[in-house]
Amino acid sequence: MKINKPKHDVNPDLAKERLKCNFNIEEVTNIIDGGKDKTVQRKKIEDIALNNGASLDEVPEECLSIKERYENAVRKSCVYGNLVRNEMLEITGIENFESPVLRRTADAFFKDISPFMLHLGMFVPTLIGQCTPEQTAEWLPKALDMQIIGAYAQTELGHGTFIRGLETTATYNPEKEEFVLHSPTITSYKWWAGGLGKTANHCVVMAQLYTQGKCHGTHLFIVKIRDLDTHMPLPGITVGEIGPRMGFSSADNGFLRFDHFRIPRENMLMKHAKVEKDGVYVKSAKHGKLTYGTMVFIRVTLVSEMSFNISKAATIAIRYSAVRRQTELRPNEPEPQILDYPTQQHKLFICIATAHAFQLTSCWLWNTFQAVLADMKKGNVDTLPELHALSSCLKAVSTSDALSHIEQCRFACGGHGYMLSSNLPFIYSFVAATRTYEGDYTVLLLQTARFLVKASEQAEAGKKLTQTVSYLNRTANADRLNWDNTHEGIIKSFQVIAAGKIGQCVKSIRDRTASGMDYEDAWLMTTVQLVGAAEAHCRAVLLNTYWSEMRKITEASSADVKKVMHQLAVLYLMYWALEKTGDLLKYSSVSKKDLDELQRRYEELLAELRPNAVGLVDAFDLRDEILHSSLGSYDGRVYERLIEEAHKSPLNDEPVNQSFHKYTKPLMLGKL
Ligand SMILES: CCC/C=C/C(=O)SCCNC(=O)CCNC(=O)[C@H](O)C(C)(C)COP(=O)([O-])OP(=O)([O-])OC[C@H]1O[C@@H](n2cnc3c(N)ncnc32)[C@H](O)[C@@H]1OP(=O)([O-])[O-]
Ligand SMILES: Cc1cc2nc3c(=O)[nH]c(=O)nc-3n(C[C@H](O)[C@H](O)[C@H](O)COP(=O)(O)OP(=O)(O)OC[C@H]3O[C@@H](n4cnc5c(N)ncnc54)[C@H](O)[C@@H]3O)c2cc1C
Repeated sequence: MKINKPKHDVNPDLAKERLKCNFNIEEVTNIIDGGKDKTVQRKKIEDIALNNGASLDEVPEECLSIKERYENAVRKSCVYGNLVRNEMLEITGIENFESPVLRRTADAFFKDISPFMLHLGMFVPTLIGQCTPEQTAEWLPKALDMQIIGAYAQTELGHGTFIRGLETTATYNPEKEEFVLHSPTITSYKWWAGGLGKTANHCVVMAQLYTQGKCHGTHLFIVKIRDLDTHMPLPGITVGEIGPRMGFSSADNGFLRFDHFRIPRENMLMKHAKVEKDGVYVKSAKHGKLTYGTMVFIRVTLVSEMSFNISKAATIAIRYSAVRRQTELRPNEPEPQILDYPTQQHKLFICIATAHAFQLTSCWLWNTFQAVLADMKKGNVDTLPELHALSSCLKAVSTSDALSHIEQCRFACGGHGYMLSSNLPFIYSFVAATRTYEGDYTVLLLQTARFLVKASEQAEAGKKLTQTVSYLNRTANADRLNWDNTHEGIIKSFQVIAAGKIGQCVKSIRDRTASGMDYEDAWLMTTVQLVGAAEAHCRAVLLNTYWSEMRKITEASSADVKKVMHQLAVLYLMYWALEKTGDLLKYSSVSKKDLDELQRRYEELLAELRPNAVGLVDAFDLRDEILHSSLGSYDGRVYERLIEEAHKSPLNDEPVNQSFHKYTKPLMLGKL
């Protein structure tokens, strides 16, 4: 397999690690990509994107001023967008404009984020999911060809979570056959939309629809906000950037205010509901929440995105840990590589396993999503609630886990992990936002909890449940599970924990309503438990899916690959069993002896995986251009790169900074 060709000699410790690897790396790469042909396709696309040097920055992004950083990001976005439009989509097929491969190559261009990200990321998917065929024909080709650049403006200053509380109004005027968009209050300013501040000339807007004097709730509209030639905001539009953030520094997240701004009737996205010329409102959707479709789509794709981000952080931290030596174990012996410390392995090997767990789960979730879309095309929306529950909890837990694992990777790199040149702080701040956007962690788990409480009540009534909650049929009335120290036993125990927690929530709500509370208050009082129950359900789904998909996908693999993939999945099961010891003690008959045995086995497994650690991250096959890391490059020239990066700091441009003469010297001389 053609991998990164190092320009320099590889660090000897890292070179030795590669010799220790006892499985076929290329085979694992193929598994991660979803097949050999997919690996070939990915490499071809990466070559197009990365081999012409267009992604390179003369000055590191982080050393630029806010304006320069944005302008540089737009420059690269245009080069990149042009490559996507003219060359890469030819390979993936235009229908795969959201392919993770394209997303992956984009990372070589931006340490932070492209201001165009939301154009293909949310604007285009909204057009695809919410337009009538006529509207699709009008807008989609222009958007895909980048003749128009769009953003997704839903969140307002006052409301992000509670969509029904959005205040922007779209009032229909039948005489002019127009909607009038208006922001009636300060809290109704649109706020946060990526690319909206300076880049986009169009956006999709969510607003409360009024026609014939009645409000019909939130609907989506496509709105041109800037002149296509001058890029000036149109009269009635106030638009700008919201100011510096923890991350997303080059994405010009924006604000937008409408002052009685008029758009044609045809600009309401009318796939699921429409307003006739005379103002009559007609709803065609069989489900009330289909306008939330883009969010479901993004939540589904975020699980794979989290896998990608953990794999980047793990690659950096593990390569660095193979190069870094610290602390004498015994007098006069060489300092060990920090990767030899079991505590370091405990921090890092779970990251490799989690990247695989999320990758396999994301493929399974994607297939579930496609099946639900196919059902909906036939007019059947029965499978949507389960998809919503599943995508909500998987989005919440995968982003939250990714964040804490990436933080562990940074800890694992000590002081150097704090350097922006390691790239870990960029990865961390990007992933930190994912826990909030597209639905906050707690809020989404509570959505899943709603579904679980209903499912539990149905199981109680003897109804057969759908696949992901079918364990409630088996375990609803189960007392404590007899602990079974097998892999399947661990998965089953997580299902019993989930069933037990859901059952306890139902009981708490019932007890509270029986004592006179109304249902809403009883639900509210139980929300801490409900979040815990939904998380437990999600863990059960993740463990079960990872285990069964791993076994399926490695059926035809070589013995060594099968073994190492199996070890990673077992590590994942054991890690979570040990993390959730309290729950296991509460809901199963597990004994102290069983848990001690599990701990011992976990520690042995870390040692068994140790020789393959570098091989396993090499199998993620992340090119240096994508990793952007002084600590994680393929050649392991960590110290040389740290020094090279330090020299790029603008503070090193001259030997003495002018502030010395202006301030410090007068202070020293008592002349200030
Ligand atoms: C790069 C960065 C990009 C970032 C972009 C962004 O962040 S963009 C901004 C991203 N912003 C966000 O992500 C905002 C997050 N907030 C939300 O998504 C919603 O406000 C909400 C879901 C929290 C509540 O919504 P609500 O008050 O309208 O609903 P409710 O709680 O009253 O439940 C009523 C029923 O509806 C059901 N149902 C709900 N959603 C869906 C769905 N999608 N599908 C199917 N069903 C759904 C629910 O299960 C329940 O069913 P039941 O039990 O009656 O059978
Ligand atoms: C980097 C970034 C990019 C974004 N991009 C976009 C974009 O392109 N387009 C767009 O429209 N939006 C975007 N957003 C907005 C994002 O979707 C919202 O910030 C997100 O949905 C959370 O909503 P909120 O900010 O109103 O948080 P809030 O809902 O105010 O949350 C604050 C706290 O209250 C808690 N809380 C809220 N409601 C409940 C409840 N019912 N029960 C229990 N606890 C609750 C939450 O758990 C949280 O701890 C972006 C946000 C970020 C950070």
